[in-house]
Amino acid sequence: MADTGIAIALSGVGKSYTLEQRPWHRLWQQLLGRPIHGLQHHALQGVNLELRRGESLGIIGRNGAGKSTLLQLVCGVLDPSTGTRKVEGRIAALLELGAGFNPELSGRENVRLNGPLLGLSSTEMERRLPEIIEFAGIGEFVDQPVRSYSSGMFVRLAFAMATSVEPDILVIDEALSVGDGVFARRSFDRIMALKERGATVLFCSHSTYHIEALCNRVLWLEQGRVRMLGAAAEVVAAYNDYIGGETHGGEGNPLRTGGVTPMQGADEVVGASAGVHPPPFRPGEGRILSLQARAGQQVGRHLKLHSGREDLVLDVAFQVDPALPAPSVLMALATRAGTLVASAGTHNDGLVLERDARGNGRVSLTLPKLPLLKGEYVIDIYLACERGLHYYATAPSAFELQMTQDGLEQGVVNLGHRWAT
Ligand SMILES: Nc1ncnc2c1ncn2[C@@H]1O[C@H](COP(=O)(O)OP(=O)(O)OP(=O)(O)O)[C@@H](O)[C@H]1O
Repeated sequence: MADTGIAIALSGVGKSYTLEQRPWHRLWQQLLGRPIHGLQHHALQGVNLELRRGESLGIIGRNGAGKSTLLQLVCGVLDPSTGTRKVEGRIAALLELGAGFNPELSGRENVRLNGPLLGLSSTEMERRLPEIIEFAGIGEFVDQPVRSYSSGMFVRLAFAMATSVEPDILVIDEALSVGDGVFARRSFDRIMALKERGATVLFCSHSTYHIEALCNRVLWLEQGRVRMLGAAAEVVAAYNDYIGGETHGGEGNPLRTGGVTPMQGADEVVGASAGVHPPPFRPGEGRILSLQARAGQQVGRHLKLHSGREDLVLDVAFQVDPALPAPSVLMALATRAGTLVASAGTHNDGLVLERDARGNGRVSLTLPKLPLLKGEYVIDIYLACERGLHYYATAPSAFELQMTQDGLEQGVVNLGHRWAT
């Protein structure tokens, strides 16, 4: 094929499944007085897409919209029912890591067996094996049956293998890192390095924050069809509007919920109460040590404030592995119902957080004369990497605010304003 610079081309691609007969189908058939054939479920319909080499495409949509189906079609795990698919180059698929492993075989044997699936000859696979084993960091276990692996070891080996191929195309379903502690950070770094080296990226996530940070274009799927395809900021804004209008507290909230996967950090505040000794600290980790909010005479995590009157100060103490680059701290403020009102991040504001030799640091965020209107609000705090993408620790609803006001203004914020006649 002539070099067109196109990495992925989908034309009229669809995927449908024949549904099983259900009891209500029999009832339906009785009512109709004839059998019903070929009940089809269209997971994906009429998708047209061209992705150039080095482009990053984000895929968003509600549960069941067809995102995973699209990724699987690109990776060749599924074949389209209609349309054509052209994919140029080697793919690293970070989908169901290790799904094809045979539990009775050793890690080494499993990796060898996967060579052809990764497009590697046996000699090439043999050459890469030491690096894969080294990256996975599973030591002697590599010669044990994988059924004896912890889930962490399993995912580490599968990730090391999937990303060992210097892929032209990287397909990521939700998680930007896998495993925990030091491996989570290493896997995140590897994903970023592959992207920076020019891999074409297909990234599906419920976190529109991550999608917007990483992708230049975004595809929005709705009930298996393309609802919108365009510049990331534009599609994300339209999607958030749409989601915000019909649900609360879920996918539409860029930093909240969607951005946090169970793999991305502990969600409790370590040592937040007096007398609690933090557990031992492992390399590659970061944690939130304490959280405190202040406003006027009040100190704590639950404050009652009057709109526009007090400055709200949030204090965050953290600890990160001193070997890591300076972390970032992010906050997301939402209504109790889950609608995001505002967010801020030290990385975004160009602030480099200082840490002492043990990796301890603190930061305070001041929200002057907090102009929120009456109602209840929650603030989430995140301790993240220097790019604000990989979360070391999360503190959902770290702070709760109850706002009161004098006037009759409606909404969530009292916008500074001036009338003139
Ligand atoms: N093997 C299958 N047989 C029948 N229907 C399927 C099959 N796999 C997926 N589907 C259906 O196809 C639709 C799209 O599924 P898909 O997993 O691609 O959605 P998604 O956008 O990735 O959802 P989520 O965000 O929940 O992961 C869903 O309605 C799902 O139930």
